Amino acid sequence: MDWIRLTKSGKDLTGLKGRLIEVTEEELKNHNKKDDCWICIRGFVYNVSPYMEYHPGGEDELMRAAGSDGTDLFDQVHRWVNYESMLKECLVGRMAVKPTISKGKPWHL
Ligand code: HEM
Repeated sequence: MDWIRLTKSGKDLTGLKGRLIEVTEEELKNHNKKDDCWICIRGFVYNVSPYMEYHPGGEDELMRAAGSDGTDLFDQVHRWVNYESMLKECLVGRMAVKPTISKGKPWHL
């Protein structure tokens, strides 16, 4: 089966049954194996394990971004690739927004 067909087969490609979750850095890092591989691109997290064997650049290249933010690597190699459409069915969710530490006075003072 080719990749496009697999994405249209109705198979659950994230293992989350279509549910979208907020992903923390910690959680992202945990998914760094070939058969459980999440990659973040521009704030969106994808489960790329089902895509692994279809990636034209090979599994090892894809694994360089495993469990991390692959935006820079992705852009260095192929900015033009339409990953959003290709990996639509692999979307796990968004990165959770990190609480920022205020540098000014605490608001209550
Ligand atoms: C996660 C989403 C990714 C998707 C959907 C994706 C998709 C693709 C596609 C469609 C191609 C063929 C491009 C073409 O022939 O013009 C390709 C090639 C390639 N990709 Fe990816 N890729 C992804 C991530 C990455 C990452 C993170 C890396 C590097 C660390 C990478 C490295 C490569 C390389 C080296 C090639 C071969 C380029 C060549 O030989 O011309 N890819 N990828």
